[in-house]
Amino acid sequence: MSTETRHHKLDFSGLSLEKAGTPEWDRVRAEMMEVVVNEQGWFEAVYDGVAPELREALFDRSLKELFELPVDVKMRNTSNKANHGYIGQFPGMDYEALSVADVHLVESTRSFTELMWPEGNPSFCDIVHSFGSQLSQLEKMVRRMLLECLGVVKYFDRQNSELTFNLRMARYGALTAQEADVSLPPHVDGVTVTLVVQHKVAGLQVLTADGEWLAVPPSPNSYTVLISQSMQGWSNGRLRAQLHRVMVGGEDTRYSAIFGSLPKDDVMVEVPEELVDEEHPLMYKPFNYPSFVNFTYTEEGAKSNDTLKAYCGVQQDDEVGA
Ligand SMILES: O=C(O)CCC(=O)C(=O)O
Ligand SMILES: [Fe+2]
Repeated sequence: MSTETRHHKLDFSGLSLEKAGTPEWDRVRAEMMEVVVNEQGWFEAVYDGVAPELREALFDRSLKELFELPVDVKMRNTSNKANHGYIGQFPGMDYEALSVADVHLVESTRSFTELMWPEGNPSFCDIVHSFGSQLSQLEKMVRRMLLECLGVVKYFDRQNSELTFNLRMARYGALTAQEADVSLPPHVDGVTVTLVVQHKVAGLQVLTADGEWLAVPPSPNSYTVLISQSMQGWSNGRLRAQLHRVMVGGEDTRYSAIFGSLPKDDVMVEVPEELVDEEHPLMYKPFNYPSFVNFTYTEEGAKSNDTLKAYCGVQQDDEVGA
């Protein structure tokens, strides 16, 4: 299979949730079905819902001013979930990230902003919150289509009420400052759906079905959609989390934004009964996202090559006694 056919670009330009059921909508959904249900856990979404000026402002202004803050200030970004607050200061690895929880809500983005800048920083708050809200619209379109593909769109509203959104902002130092060129080792994300936003400097790579790492180049109007583990769990393994990694290749500092939908703290993620049948026996017991994520960062979780299965997998008949 050629690289071209693996790199699917689905065009969401002009689409919105209100267009669900129209021929334009169904065309994109049919492509999604081909790609995600039958082939791989990622695709590129072309989307015009974020103004180019906003995307520029986020990367050229907001991310830069955030990472310029002193480390002790950035470390105020904490979370009850592993990997959801400030991360950085790893020996030999010039990488840092911070996360804005509930980024679609202006009050939460404001509290993050005031944690970083007690005197306030209205433009930071405005840029980050607008960007997060606009990407939440793309995430919802993608997820609605995924549920339609699986024949369980009746769960869409309920799933929306059980999800929130997070924006991680990351900085990868230039290669000269790193000891290794793999800046983020191969992993799957724990969230529901991930949208990776690269800006000018490449680095994201996805593992293809035939075991090759494929570089996903940055593009000013597209977003890399990755199926993540909470979606794999909810869908009873019908959709599979996409393995990916980051390699920085040059002299430039790389900034990226990683937007994700994730189950709210008090939700138990449960497979819909429609997705369980003889051919698809139940694979996962109900799970709670914060407990699952915290498990993945324990010693036991770190050793596992399938943390979702290790945390809440149902033992299949053919595994009994194995
Ligand atoms: O920086 C990127 O392009 C992706 C980062 C990533 O995979 C992550 O933070 O989970
Ligand atoms: Fe990731």
